[in-house]
Amino acid sequence: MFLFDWFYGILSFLGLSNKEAKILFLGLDNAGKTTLLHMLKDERLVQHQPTQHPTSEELSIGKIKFKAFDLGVDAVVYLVDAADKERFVESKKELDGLLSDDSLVNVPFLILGNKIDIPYAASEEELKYYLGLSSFATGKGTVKLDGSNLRPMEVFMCSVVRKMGYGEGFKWVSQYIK
Ligand SMILES: Nc1nc2c(ncn2[C@@H]2O[C@H](COP(=O)(O)OP(=O)(O)OP(=O)(O)O)[C@@H](O)[C@H]2O)c(=O)[nH]1
Ligand SMILES: [Mg+2]
Repeated sequence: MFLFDWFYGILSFLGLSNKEAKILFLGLDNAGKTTLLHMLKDERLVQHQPTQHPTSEELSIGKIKFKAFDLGVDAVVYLVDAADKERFVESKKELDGLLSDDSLVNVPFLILGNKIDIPYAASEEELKYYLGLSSFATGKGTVKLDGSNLRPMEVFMCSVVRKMGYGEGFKWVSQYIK
């Protein structure tokens, strides 16, 4: 009963209760993917070794499977280290590659600008600018995009270690997961 309540709790917090979905977590190394997965799963902060075998990184919470790598997914969560400005160009290049990938056409993209607990982290405006998303973000809140031919895409700033910001991002993306 406790476990059920807890699973329901985290999934409804993320806007994902009663849904079944495959969600892909991507981003450069050191962006915080593993930390986020574990924060979602057990709210524990663990220092992780750099991930060597991303395909083995799969966690299930309730009916939702969080996978580190797969195709045929319902959403992509792309993490960027907002404090590592030297790697924005590299991160943009990877993101652009994903956005133009045939297997991900129309798949919603939640971009998480992580590590805003670090004082010199980029602001949302800056991150959008450097990732070339300023005019492609489709809007926060409830935005109907059916029939618009637009891929849902938004940037949410967060700090995984402080458990801040990513919940709003998941709630936003969950509206595009049927
Ligand atoms: N300051 C700060 N550090 C964070 C945050 N999230 C993750 N980190 C740190 O960033 C480092 C990398 O985190 P990981 O979760 O291992 O990153 P990853 O994306 O899985 O990296 P790879 O496995 O190499 O692809 C770790 O030292 C984390 O503790 C955050 O919100 N703030
Ligand atoms: Mg990792």
